[in-house]
Amino acid sequence: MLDLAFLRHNRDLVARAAAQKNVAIDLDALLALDADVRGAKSEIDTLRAERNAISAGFKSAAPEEKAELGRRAKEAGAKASELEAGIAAKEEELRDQLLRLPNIPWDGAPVGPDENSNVVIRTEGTVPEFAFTPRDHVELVEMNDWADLGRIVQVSGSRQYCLKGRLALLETVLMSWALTKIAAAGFTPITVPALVREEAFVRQGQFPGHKEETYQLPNDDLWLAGTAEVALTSLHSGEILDLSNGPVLYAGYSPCFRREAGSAGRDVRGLLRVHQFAKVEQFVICQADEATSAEWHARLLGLAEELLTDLEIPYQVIETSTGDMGLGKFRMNDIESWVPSLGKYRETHSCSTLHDWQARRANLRYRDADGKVRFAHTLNNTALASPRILVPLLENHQTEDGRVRLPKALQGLMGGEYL
Ligand SMILES: Nc1ncnc2c1ncn2[C@@H]1O[C@H](COS(=O)(=O)NC(=O)[C@@H](N)CO)[C@@H](O)[C@H]1O
Repeated sequence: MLDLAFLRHNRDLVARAAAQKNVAIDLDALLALDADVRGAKSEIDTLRAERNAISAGFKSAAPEEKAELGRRAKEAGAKASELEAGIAAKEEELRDQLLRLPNIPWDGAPVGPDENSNVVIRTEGTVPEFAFTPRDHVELVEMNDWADLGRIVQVSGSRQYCLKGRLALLETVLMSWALTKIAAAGFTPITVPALVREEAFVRQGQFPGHKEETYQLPNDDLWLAGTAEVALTSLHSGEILDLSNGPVLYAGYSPCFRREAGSAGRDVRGLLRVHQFAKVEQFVICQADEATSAEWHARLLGLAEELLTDLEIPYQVIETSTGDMGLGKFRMNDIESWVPSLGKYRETHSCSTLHDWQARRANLRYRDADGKVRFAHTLNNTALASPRILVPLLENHQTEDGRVRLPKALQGLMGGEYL
């Protein structure tokens, strides 16, 4: 959420950000609403002051004036209460509109409507040259009986998966390996629920705009989060954090649920895009300083790249466009991993800087060096998400006879050179 004062003084900057992020919002209507509410509030204050002044002087007033004074005090109080009732609905509407305002993207973001405007900024690792036609991950899984992608459809419907045997073990080993690696980098491992209240989605930024992507459990007034970021953004809501020893660093592990309502027909085969998956999430709450956020953005990205390097998966780093980065982002870098069967890179990680856009919604504050209480900055990044990461992992390391050689980093954990 943006600061109203910022909006009042930077209307054109916000209008440009909205245009660059394809956000339809009527800033003039929002500012008019803001003016109405401020006008009513100052009138209420005047009326309150008048009533208080009358009350203060009531005792010493001449007896014949008391009746008139009492009437005026009562009238002022009634008018103030009437005005207050009148603006309650307007304040609600104003807050809803403020929640839909985009963060201002950084100047280096490619300006464009969607992912086609994203720019590759770095390519790492060597795309494998196969002396045979590489199989796709579904073929590899089926020939090794590493999953049941057929039966499970009748149990759970489409976009679901169940891993079996060594691949089922590999998924749990990968999550534990990623959590341990990120913990070793100073992040506190934390497991959080996917069952979360609606307000947490508003604070994280997914609501009010994208409810259609989220499973709801109406009988319990709960929703299913698509990322640990949702719970982690709200965990410290309302607190005055002590960031004097550095940022709050979480390695959040959780099941993730997504309706993929907007993805009909895309990636329907296999493990790339499913309704329920597991993820280790990097989450940072740091002091409200652009350089500090930029430093942590680089560190988060570096950690994700380290994991991909250990997994010996070729990847490229993307500078995400204004139209693709989403409402709350100041900057987003995706990492895309090479998928041989597709002959292209596919997103496996997403690293974001949000400055205080989330912290203002979640009321995440800290006391700065001058003792001033301020909204913090937040960042988040994928450490590892499964089963999507299994797609490049299996396909890049496959052998002609359909086995999969494990990256060295996993051989000890998996007790052998091959899956
Ligand atoms: N439907 C899905 N199926 C499988 N994996 C998914 C799905 N949606 C997202 N992911 C994985 O989760 C990663 C992060 O998702 S994200 O929406 O891009 N970003 C976030 O959730 C942020 N909190 C950073 O992790 C993706 O890069 C991808 O690897």
